[in-house]
Amino acid sequence: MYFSVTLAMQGPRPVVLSGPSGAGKSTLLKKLLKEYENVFGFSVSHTTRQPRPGEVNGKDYHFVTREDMQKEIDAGEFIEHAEFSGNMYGTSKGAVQAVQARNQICVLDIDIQGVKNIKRTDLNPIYIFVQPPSMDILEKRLRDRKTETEESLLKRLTAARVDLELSKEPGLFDLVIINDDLEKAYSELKEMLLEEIKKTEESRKS
Ligand SMILES: Nc1nc2c(ncn2[C@@H]2O[C@H](COP(=O)(O)OP(=O)(O)O)[C@@H](O)[C@H]2O)c(=O)[nH]1
Ligand SMILES: Nc1ncnc2c1ncn2[C@@H]1O[C@H](COP(=O)(O)OP(=O)(O)O)[C@@H](O)[C@H]1O
Repeated sequence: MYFSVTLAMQGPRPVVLSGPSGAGKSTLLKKLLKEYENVFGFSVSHTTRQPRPGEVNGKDYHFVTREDMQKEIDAGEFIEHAEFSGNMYGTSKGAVQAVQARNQICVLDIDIQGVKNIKRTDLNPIYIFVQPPSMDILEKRLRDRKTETEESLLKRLTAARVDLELSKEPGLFDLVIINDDLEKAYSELKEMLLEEIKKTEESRKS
């Protein structure tokens, strides 16, 4: 069950970034959060997957057991949750509230199932799909990232093919960014968000 989330409609419009694993969502997000430190805030998801070297609990994800996460889901504490590549991922109400309490633009990095479920809430975000230039390049980037086992890499590539098809649904996304040249992709992202950035910066001054 997905309930209408009354925590929305306050402050700036959130932003959802979706796209296949390896498309470059985290890379683009990190650039955005670095350039506009106080303007954007990351919605820290929960996941049952193992942390990668360098990932920080509470910053990149809340790393939890399936049992604990299921308990919180049953208690109604999640806006959405999904199974991806053998692990559970989800956005808690607290994750979004924490960002909105700081009056920042909340950015969510979620898969397509998450996008579909968020559409059933009143969060009203801007939906952006990050697309790799080709499946071959996606595979190369994922392999070069060296975070996956062969098994999880293949699962991600299979999911990517499905996501690329699903992303074609008219009206599902407000913008599709092809992440070929990183600087160009980043410019397109910024351009889409410029109005919200300006509004947030203006409201800071007053
Ligand atoms: N539905 C949903 N998907 C999420 C959430 N957090 C992360 N994801 C998605 O889960 C997928 C796997 O994420 P991750 O394991 O970090 O791998 P990566 O995307 O390859 O870095 C990606 O498509 C993320 O967008 C969440 O809270 N909800
Ligand atoms: N435009 C790009 N050109 C080349 N490599 C890229 C580009 N964007 C991202 N990468 C690299 O591709 C890999 C996957 O990017 P990442 O941001 O982790 O994807 P996601 O968060 O969507 O899974 C990373 O190693 C990243 O450094």
